Amino acid sequence: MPDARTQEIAAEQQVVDRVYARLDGMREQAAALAGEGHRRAAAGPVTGLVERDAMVHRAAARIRAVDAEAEGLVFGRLDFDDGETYHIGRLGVRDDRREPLLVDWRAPAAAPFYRATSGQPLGVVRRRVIICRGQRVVDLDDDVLSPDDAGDLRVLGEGALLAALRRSRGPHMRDIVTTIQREQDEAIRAPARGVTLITGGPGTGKTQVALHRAAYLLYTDRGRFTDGRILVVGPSTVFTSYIGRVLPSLGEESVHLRALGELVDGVTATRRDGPGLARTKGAERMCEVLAELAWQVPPAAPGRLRLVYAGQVLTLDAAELAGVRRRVRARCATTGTAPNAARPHAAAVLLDALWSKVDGAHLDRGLFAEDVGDRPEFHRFLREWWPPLVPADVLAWLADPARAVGLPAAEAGPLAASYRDRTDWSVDDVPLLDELAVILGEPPAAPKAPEPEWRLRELGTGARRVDDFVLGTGLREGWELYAPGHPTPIAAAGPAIDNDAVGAAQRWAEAVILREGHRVVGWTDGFDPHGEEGYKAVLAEPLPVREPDDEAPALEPYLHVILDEAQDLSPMECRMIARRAEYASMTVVGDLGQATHPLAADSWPALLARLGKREVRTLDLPTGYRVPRLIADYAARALAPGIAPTRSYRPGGTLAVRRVGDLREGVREAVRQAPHGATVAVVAADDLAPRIDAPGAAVVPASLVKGLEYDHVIVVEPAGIVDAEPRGLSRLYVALTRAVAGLVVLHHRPLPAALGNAPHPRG
Ligand SMILES: Nc1ncnc2c1ncn2[C@@H]1O[C@H](COP(=O)(O)OP(=O)(O)OP(=O)(O)O)[C@@H](O)[C@H]1O
Repeated sequence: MPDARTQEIAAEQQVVDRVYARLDGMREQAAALAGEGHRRAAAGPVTGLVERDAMVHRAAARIRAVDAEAEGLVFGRLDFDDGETYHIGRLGVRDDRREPLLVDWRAPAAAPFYRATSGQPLGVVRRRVIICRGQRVVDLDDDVLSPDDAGDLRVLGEGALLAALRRSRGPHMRDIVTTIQREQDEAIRAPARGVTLITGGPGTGKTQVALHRAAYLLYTDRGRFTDGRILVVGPSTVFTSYIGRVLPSLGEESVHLRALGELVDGVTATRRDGPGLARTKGAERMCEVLAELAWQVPPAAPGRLRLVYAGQVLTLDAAELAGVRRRVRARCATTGTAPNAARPHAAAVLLDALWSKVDGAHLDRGLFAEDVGDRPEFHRFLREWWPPLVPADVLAWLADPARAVGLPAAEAGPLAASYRDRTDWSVDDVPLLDELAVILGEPPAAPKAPEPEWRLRELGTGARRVDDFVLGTGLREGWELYAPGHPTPIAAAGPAIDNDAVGAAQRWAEAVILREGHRVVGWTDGFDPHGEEGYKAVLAEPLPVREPDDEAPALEPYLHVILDEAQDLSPMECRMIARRAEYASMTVVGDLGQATHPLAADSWPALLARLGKREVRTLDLPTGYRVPRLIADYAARALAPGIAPTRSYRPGGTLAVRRVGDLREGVREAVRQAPHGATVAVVAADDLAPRIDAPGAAVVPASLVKGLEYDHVIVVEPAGIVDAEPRGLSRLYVALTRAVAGLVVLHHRPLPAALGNAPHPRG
């Protein structure tokens, strides 16, 4: 006779089996219907059809691929006091009678899973976490919520949370959809509009919240946010590749995830400059330096212009050409013309200057301009003297310190040295390249090659036109998959239906249709906002497939920008992001205690002002889930004054502080002693890291460790990390808060005073 627990697991297994069977059925049905739809569409008039469950089918296919070996689609169950029960998963699924089989975790109906407590049960009597390996239920974890409980729950789903925290760490961050905590859920589900600021110490789940929030926003307003209209920015490419699997595992792939060093197309910068250069390159003053630079004489420009006209030799020497250049710039300043659009002005002012050299009242100014202005040698000169400028070339001119106009010599020298013998850009250069792109303006486009005749013929036949599709099904069911139990925007508006409700409904319908690979082209044919179904037939066409030789489409602006590790952004980095967030609402995520950039803002309002935004709502995450208490308490010794240490939930952990004679030997020994199978990182000051050889461990320079985590962390020579930069102690704090299980501090020099002040464990 199986025990009660085994029976419960078996019952949940049946539910899980039903979900997967339904998905398989839907997939087959969708494939068949899609084939039929194409046949019908190809055969004649507007009679194609679109399978309404295709969106679920596609999401499920992706999720199954990602999660084949990990936790499955179904992970929760809520039992309510009125006897109702439902299951919660990574996406919504209905059975063939359209009854909900699985509620999407982002649906309003799923919120009690992350919110209900004994104090505020929200009608829930039991919350169950279902722990699966692939399609197999392996364990259950129940919270029974009783209003009679004197105390409230400290965390939600404690058993499942502890199991998640104990689980071994892979090379990539995993989602936390099964164990999101209440305050994290509030931050994830905060409204999209305005600016949401999410703060919290190391390991409080800020990055996780940021990523789950992106998935949530897509769910709530897919019509607006789909197709890369959400941008998530992280500090480094190591970081973005570490977190890169989380959104796909939540079924979302359309979010743009970029490191700061990747925000400018064509550049992937991974290296950071030292603090002195970072201060120079990050300061807003660079805007003026670059604005001056953009109008300077290109290094390869000819030094003089010589022409013969009417038997006279006309010459403009370097000083005269410089005067011409100044006049062109002044003329452009009045019209707001960028250097790359200024060549016609340059030609006109050059002709003026040449004319002033002509000797002879009998000659005609107009004829002179026509003749000289048309000459190939004049055009050649102009092309070399006023060439199209690209940001990368112009920034490299700063290798000559004399070109950094307005910068003190003490800064211009090191700046110039950083561009000499340069083989790659640093992350700190990227905002400068971006700023220059704005200052220089687009280079004039090369004239487009004429369409070859064969292609014109082909286009003329209409062979490439796609037939219109009519969407044959109502969308109300689609809405319910996303927001089960909640009325459609039209139903919610009732008789008071207005343009807002119609707009919301249309956006929703567009989102559903888009998921099906179609784009709405008109609402006139059967769109009936008052109708029983909300919508009837909607005219839609398949999304165009881009031809390889099509021009790249114009970039759409981002509508929501999520900034992780925002505390560290320099003024120039903020300008780069503000340009991308001009039309966007924002989620700003960070921890002032981890601010290490020499120009980091000293408060959140100051940072938001740099971004040109004002804070709307702040949510603080108080509990740490990464760093065990023992390590967190030790790390807090390096925390900047005035910042409260994080309360850590994670139990266990080991800490050892060792003085060693030979650091490199000490590191090898510490790596050998690390637990078998653990991920191990050795963190050292940037100048020391390249000299450390640690087989079996990742050696990470302190400047790149932000946002990352490892089971076992060996911090080498803390005094070296502290001495390397003005905010070295905060850098050390970041390094000390990366460990999930064990921290070893190795030092040869005396420890920094902050660490040494109190007794600490030796090992
Ligand atoms: N609710 C949760 N359930 C399970 N694990 C969690 C939860 N919240 C956070 N974690 C885990 O805690 C660790 C830290 O999370 P995360 O990296 O998001 O924190 P952070 O606040 O961004 O840290 P830092 O500021 O140091 O970069 C991760 O391993 C994450 O998976």
